[in-house]
Amino acid sequence: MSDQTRTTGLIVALDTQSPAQASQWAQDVGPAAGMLKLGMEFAYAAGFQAVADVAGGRPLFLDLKLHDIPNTVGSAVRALSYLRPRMLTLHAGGGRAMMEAARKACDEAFPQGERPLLLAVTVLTSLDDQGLAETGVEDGARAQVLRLGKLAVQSGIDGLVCSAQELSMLRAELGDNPVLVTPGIRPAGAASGDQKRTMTPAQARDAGADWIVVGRPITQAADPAAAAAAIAAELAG
Ligand SMILES: O=C(O)c1cc(=O)[nH]c(=O)n1[C@@H]1O[C@H](COP(=O)(O)O)[C@@H](O)[C@H]1O
Repeated sequence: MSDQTRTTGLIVALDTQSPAQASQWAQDVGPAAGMLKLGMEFAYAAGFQAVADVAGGRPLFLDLKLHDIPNTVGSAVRALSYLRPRMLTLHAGGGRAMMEAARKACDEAFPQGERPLLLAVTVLTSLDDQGLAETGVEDGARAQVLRLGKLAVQSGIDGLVCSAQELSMLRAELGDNPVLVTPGIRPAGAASGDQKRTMTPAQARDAGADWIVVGRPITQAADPAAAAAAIAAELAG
């Protein structure tokens, strides 16, 4: 069912190793992108100063998917605080104490009102039930997303990264508050690539997404600016 009160924003994933390329894409997508996502590939290749440079004061989704012991994750959050991201990811599978440590570090290391939204990745959108079963989780992605989503919220996490296919279940179970962010978005006809649990931008919006994350359908398009504008128009339509 469509949620009339919620607006769904577009986050563009700038997945490249090249600062020049990332900056070009950031410029191409312009205001169609409510937030820019820089993650492991870019940060590992270009460094964190380049992350700050490419974001250039625009809202930054720092997608590092932290997953380690609580002390290490808490320390990493403190170390990253100078970048002032709007959103920061960690894996819900790291458990309650790890997520609580991240939240505590955020509360202590960021100035009042400037802490990022902490987002817990539930089940990667590249996993289907079969791939998940190989990791020992045998009751399917939906059950695991709900289990980890509840744990994350109890642990002081602000929002969840999940596939759009789990949105209506999560809204029914967790209500309006958690910020729900959905990658694995594919406009009709776009190649799914390594993504398994996909939906279109409009479907994700109607199912209750706060944000959709789109990378290759924009960055690998012949005209990234037009591709981003088309997705923004689909969300607004
Ligand atoms: O945390 C994420 O952003 C994320 C979680 C997830 O489950 N699946 C997922 O694809 N992502 C990220 O979302 C982006 C999706 O990119 P495309 O598949 O190219 O649209 C990539 O930058 C991924 O790292």
